[in-house]
Amino acid sequence: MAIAIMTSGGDCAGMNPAIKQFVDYCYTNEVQPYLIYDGLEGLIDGAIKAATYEDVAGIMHEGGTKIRSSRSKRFFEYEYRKQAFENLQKHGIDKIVILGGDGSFRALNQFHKDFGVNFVGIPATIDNDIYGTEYCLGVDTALNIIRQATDAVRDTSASFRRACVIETMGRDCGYLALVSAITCGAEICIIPELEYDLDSIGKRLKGELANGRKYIVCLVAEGCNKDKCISTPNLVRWLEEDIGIETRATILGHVQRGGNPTVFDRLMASEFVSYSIDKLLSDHKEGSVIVYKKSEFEFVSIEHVNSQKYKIREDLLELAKRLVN
Ligand SMILES: Nc1ncnc2c1ncn2[C@@H]1O[C@H](COP(=O)(O)OP(=O)(O)O)[C@@H](O)[C@H]1O
Ligand SMILES: O=P(O)(O)OC[C@H]1O[C@](O)(COP(=O)(O)O)[C@@H](O)[C@@H]1O
Repeated sequence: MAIAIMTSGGDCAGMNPAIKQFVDYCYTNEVQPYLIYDGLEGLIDGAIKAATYEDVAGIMHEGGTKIRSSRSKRFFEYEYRKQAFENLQKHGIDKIVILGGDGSFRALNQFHKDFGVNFVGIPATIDNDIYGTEYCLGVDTALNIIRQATDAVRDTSASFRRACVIETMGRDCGYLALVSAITCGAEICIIPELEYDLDSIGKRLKGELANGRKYIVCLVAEGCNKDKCISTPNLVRWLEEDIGIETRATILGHVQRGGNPTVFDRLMASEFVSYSIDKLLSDHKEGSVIVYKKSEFEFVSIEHVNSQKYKIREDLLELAKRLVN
């Protein structure tokens, strides 16, 4: 029996521990593990290799993905998916573990419909925006990187009596900015999911500045730069012109995607992968996604994951309401 692993879409910390656990767990179960390099592009081009322990030695603590990732236009075309299937056949691989987001799961669902290749999808994206799971691999590491950066920016902002606007990634989802705002003690949190009232925020901040406040920390989600809410440059302008405080912006960007995986992400990687392999070794016939809900793992269909848009938990949003008024 042969199972392959691949990483697809945006990389995240936790992918390397997952790849290591995949190889170790396959060998423990007397299954031949394969590595597909370069995501769906590599699958099309036949970048597939039988994995050895040496391939994954010493990668537990490394961010990113050793087998690399890609976004592929070609995979939308049947002709290239057929080529990809033939590459798998050459190695006798009929099962795949894919780490990625809902786009990657849709891709393998189509592949399963075309050629019957069994797969389990592991939610892996710093955005934490996949419907059906409360947690995606890589989120804890990204949040810790944001926390470290925000703590540092706060130090320098306080030294200059400045405001800082820190922009996080997340595409259209405000999860990273929201949790960071709550856990870093921000004064403002601007995300697409929360209505805000600049007049009321302004009154609150002016009062606090008059009472001796020395800095203002604002967390903004990148999804706000698409007309949904105030963008980073406009928030900087508002703070300087309306609130009267010198302001600097920090756009964290891809720094959030790298770095050593946290203990939590390493553990989640091990669990996600082991249960996925168990599932593929059982009489699993359809493609499915492993999700984490209420501290438990379960398997759901791709249709379920694609049926709705991810929504941030109401109670978390509630915690940040005082940061939008
Ligand atoms: N319906 C589909 N059919 C075939 N391939 C798809 C489909 N949807 C997505 N893909 C492939 O999945 C890749 C990854 O999806 P993307 O949305 O970029 O990342 P993520 O997996 O992080 O959501 C895309 O680049 C594309 O090659
Ligand atoms: O690395 P790129 O192609 O610039 O993409 C940036 C995007 O990827 C992400 O970092 C992760 O997104 P996915 O995991 O869905 O691919 C987003 O937060 C961000 O908007």
